[in-house]
Amino acid sequence: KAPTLYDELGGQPGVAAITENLLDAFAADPLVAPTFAHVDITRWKRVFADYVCQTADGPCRYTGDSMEEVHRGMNINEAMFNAVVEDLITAMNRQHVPVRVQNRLIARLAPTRAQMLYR
Ligand code: HEM
Repeated sequence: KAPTLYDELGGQPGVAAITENLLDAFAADPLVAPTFAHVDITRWKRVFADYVCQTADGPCRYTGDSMEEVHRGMNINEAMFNAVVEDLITAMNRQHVPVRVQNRLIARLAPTRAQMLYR
């Protein structure tokens, strides 16, 4: 059967590694790090990996709230949103995800942008 986007991201270990790399990139990113200062990181890793897995047609179920609910009160602007996308690209490059596969994941995540900005 044809591989899913989740398979192409490396399945469970691939997405876990991307998630770890993403947190490292956030920590080094002045536009993003302050927003994560008081977040429960262990929980975030699990929930974010589930979200990516489900979005990429993997076997997981994301049981969290809508992107609008989750990001309410953060007052995310365009620069912060773009920084997170750049950090995700950095994280996937470190995991040697092919650019074609990177673009497919970003195309699925980016449409939530309007739900996140200025909430
Ligand atoms: C493509 C863009 C993004 C996606 C797909 C995304 C996805 C997610 C997901 C799935 C969660 C976990 C939900 C939960 O904890 O129940 C989350 C939490 C969070 N996101 Fe985002 N996010 C994006 C952009 C951003 C941006 C731009 C910021 C701010 C710079 C941000 C800051 C946060 C923070 C601080 C949390 C933790 C909330 C908490 O646990 O209280 N996110 N995000």
